[in-house]
Amino acid sequence: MRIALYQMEVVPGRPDLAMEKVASWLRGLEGIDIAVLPEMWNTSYELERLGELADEKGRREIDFLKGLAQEKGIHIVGGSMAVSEEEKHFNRSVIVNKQGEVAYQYDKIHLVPMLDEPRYLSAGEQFKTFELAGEKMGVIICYDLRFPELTRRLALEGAEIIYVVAEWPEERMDHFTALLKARAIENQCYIAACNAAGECNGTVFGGQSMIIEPTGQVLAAASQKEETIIADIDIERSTAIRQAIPVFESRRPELY
Ligand SMILES: NC(=O)CCC(=O)C(=O)O
Repeated sequence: MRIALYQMEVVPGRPDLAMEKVASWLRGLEGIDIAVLPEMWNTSYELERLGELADEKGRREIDFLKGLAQEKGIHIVGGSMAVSEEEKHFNRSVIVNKQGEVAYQYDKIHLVPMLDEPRYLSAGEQFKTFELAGEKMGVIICYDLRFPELTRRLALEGAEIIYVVAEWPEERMDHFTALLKARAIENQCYIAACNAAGECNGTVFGGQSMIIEPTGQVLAAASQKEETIIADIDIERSTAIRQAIPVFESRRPELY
């Protein structure tokens, strides 16, 4: 299974231009099974303007992703997008399969205080695994990465790949890279982390997207600039590693 991550330079406050960029990126992909976008790719952190920028239930972006998924015959982990719903705003991840159907939607559970999200956004209340290409997977959004309970539960539910879609600022990149590796090692699953590049309202995003295998070894890594990274995922790897280091069998959940 070949995965491509688009470490996109954001186009703050211009969903129309962001969609043009994403369309041209997706149309240029060849031989890819799953394409991944970063967090808030449609608006970036123009939170004060979400009333005018975010579409109701994200229909505009979802229809756009559905069309491209079918046109290219590719599954799309649609990063996350600012969407409106019943006069609230959410940071929502949408997964579209290659048949052009929405396979899963997830609203960010942990809103990040450092970027003022709790002031402008409503938090999600639930999460679970989803299936693409017959495999179980999970997705979390940026600040969620600091809460290992999410990835552990997704792994316990059978997720073989966990996507981390992000707009992680450059000043905390050491946290980003350390936490990504920890989540891969402790859960013995693939982590595919797609960060953004560029800048919004003075916050510079740190890039360094990566695809990490269940041992913690980095299969592909990006610089800080706009870039695409690609890696082949072999789901059997996690089974072999879970047999060699049987963390899940050694757990003592009754004690913690
Ligand atoms: N977009 C985010 O959630 C940023 C998270 C962040 O800056 C951090 O956890 O540090």
